[in-house]
Amino acid sequence: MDLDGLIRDRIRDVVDYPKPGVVFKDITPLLADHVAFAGVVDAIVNHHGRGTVDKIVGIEARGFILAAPIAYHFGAGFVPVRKKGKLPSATYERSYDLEYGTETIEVHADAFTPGERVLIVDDVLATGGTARAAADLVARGGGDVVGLSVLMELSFLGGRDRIGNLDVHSLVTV
Ligand SMILES: O=P(O)(O)OC[C@H]1O[C@H](OP(=O)(O)OP(=O)(O)O)[C@H](O)[C@@H]1O
Ligand SMILES: Nc1ncnc2[nH]cnc12
Repeated sequence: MDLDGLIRDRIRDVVDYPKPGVVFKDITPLLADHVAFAGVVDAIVNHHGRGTVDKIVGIEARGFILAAPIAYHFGAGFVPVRKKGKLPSATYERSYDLEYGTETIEVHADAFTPGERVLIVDDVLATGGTARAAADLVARGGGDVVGLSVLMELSFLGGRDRIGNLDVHSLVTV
């Protein structure tokens, strides 16, 4: 099976979670398969190439799982974007809507030095609210957002249309 087939096979649809009408893309079977997990990390690193990025931003919580090994293999630093109230030092924050609610995320105000090249990593691009907010936070902190890499894009939710000129790379589109 190629990587595209492996990813599709290992992501489980959970109907009506976390609320009626949502089909939740559960990545835990993929993470539990070391071949699929490593294949995803390698594919994102190889798409961009080592040396092209200074910092990887991971978005809590599922984004962390992918972003940390990607940062390690890139030779880049890791910066967490967290749900409100979890980061200990001074932060910038943004609020946004997503498929099943509203949320506020934060980043440490001193997380980036001006002009640092930053790749944002998450598991799913759905409505694009999270990605847009994360990109705004990086820009607010002085970083230069080079793109967004996701495992899966839910194209029917129109996320790409909401995230402006952000360069999006998705391994699988449904
Ligand atoms: O494109 P959007 O509509 O903004 O949705 C995508 C976001 O939704 C999920 O996160 P969630 O807030 O559910 O957090 P979790 O990773 O903690 O489960 C997912 O991990 C993305 O971050
Ligand atoms: N349908 C979905 N499945 C998993 N994560 C999501 N984030 C937003 N919508 C989602």
